[in-house]
Amino acid sequence: MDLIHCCVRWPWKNFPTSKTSLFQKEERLRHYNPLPLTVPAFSNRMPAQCVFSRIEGKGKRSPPPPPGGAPAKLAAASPVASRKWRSSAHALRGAPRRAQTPGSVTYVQSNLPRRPVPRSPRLRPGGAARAPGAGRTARSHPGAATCPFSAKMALASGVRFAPRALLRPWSSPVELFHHDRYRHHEPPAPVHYEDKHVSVVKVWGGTEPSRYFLITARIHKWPSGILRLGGINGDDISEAPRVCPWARRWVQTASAGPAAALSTGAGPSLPLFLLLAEWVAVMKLRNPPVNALSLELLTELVISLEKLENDKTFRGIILTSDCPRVFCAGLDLTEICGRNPAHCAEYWKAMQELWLRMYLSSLVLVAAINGACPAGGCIIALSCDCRVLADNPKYRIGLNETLLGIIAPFWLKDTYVNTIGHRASEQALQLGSLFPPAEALQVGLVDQVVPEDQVQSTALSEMARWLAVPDHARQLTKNMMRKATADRLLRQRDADTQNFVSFVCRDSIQKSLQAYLEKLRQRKG
Ligand SMILES: CC/C=C\CC(=O)SCCNC(=O)CCNC(=O)[C@H](O)C(C)(C)COP(=O)(O)OP(=O)(O)OC[C@H]1O[C@@H](n2cnc3c(N)ncnc32)[C@H](O)[C@@H]1OP(=O)(O)O
Repeated sequence: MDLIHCCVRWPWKNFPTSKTSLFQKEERLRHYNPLPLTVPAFSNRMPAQCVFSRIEGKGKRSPPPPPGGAPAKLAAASPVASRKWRSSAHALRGAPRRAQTPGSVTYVQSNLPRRPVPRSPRLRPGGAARAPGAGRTARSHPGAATCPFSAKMALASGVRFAPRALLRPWSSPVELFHHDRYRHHEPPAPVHYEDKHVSVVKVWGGTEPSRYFLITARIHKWPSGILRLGGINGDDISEAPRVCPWARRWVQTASAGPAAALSTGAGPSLPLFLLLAEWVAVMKLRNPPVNALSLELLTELVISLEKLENDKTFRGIILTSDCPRVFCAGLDLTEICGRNPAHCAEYWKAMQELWLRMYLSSLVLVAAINGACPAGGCIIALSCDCRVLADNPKYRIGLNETLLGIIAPFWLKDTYVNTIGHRASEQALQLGSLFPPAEALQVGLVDQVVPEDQVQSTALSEMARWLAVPDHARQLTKNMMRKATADRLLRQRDADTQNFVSFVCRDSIQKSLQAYLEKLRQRKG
């Protein structure tokens, strides 16, 4: 498998953020979450059976629309406002269950294992149920079955159920994405991992045929902190001890406390980390030995990006490599060497798709470049919003296509020009330059060069900087800056594919690519 999603999530994601400082939020988290400090590793169920959390100030209850339509005063003052008012009133009447949200909302979370519970006859198929005789309503949900408090009780008390993700205990994106895949599998053999920062509490899924696993770990530093790590690969469970130290580093960075201001570069402060933890997914490329962009990896990347984009809990992705010393070696040359034109065309379309998706992503993408980053690897990094490169002279970055006897397509050239300017691109593209970190920083190819062990924390700090901007403003600006470049490819996608295929399928180019691959293999020997 090629990708690891590793997401650190805070369980109570619905605490109000507006009007509440992060420190207050942290205090509330401590107050509300009754889980004890230590949990025996691999206990089958968490000690707390069910937790009610009252979340206040989620919005005022909308007044029911008076029967006569928009008030006359409003109509007289502004016809537009009146029209808007009328349409919202209509929406309220049309969908009373959604609109009449109680001012104070109670979400129910349970950390009991799921068990089948017969559906309450009050619950209608499709998910909506009405509280008897009350204006308030609740959403029925399969997850509600896990809660020992019945839907009936909750409805009677005016509870509005949280969406599925909130009802699931410590939900994580991996769990949400791939829930169906591992839900029914037996738990795998226990993995024990414990140190002074983190202890593994439970491992979910992970047995064949599931390709996904999840580790729930407890962060000792934060009494109420639960860490969820997801993974996808064949030898997944044995990875746990490897994954955990990685997570531990994040915890250590975060545990430096609020004094570790962003500007020191020492990593984000604790509350900031908490906040970020809810929003940021870390995606690790894993296609050993060099993360070459095989068709499978390209496809997985596109799918994963799409899923993260659609999951509204995410605002950013940190993209990094799981292979030592290499971020990404670019196109997998074996996908275009000695292959038929149809395969090359399919491959190139996947490459275009990945670039388009990344370049126009509404999420903040930060590349934590922890290894060599030539050609296609550089394309991936360039389509991110920000690049942090590890300071190692062997980790060079750039577009070296000409050295292989091939040419960067126009959209890649445009991306290069947009990043480092016309003259620098002209030189670098023709010479096939691969820049060592200091030069890459100087030319503007990367935004930060930091010691290798600080790449992740710096990427997180950068993410914080980008996420400090309101999403809609940042997204529209990004679109404004990048759309023209992307549109150019969108208009000529087929022609670009044809160009690429007819070019790489030429005998001379095939010979040149073969020779390059051979050189790489011999260099190793
Ligand atoms: C059309 C425009 C768009 C994009 C163009 C491209 O992306 S073309 C691809 C350009 N890529 C490169 O030029 C990178 C070539 N690779 C390297 O320079 C080094 O491999 C690298 C990444 C610096 C890592 O060095 P390291 O010493 O760690 O590994 P090594 O060279 O020994 O390679 C290990 C095995 O991986 C194979 N390999 C390397 N790169 C690729 C690749 N791009 N595609 C396919 N396979 C690759 C290499 O042959 C070794 O194979 P092995 O069978 O183990 O000998």
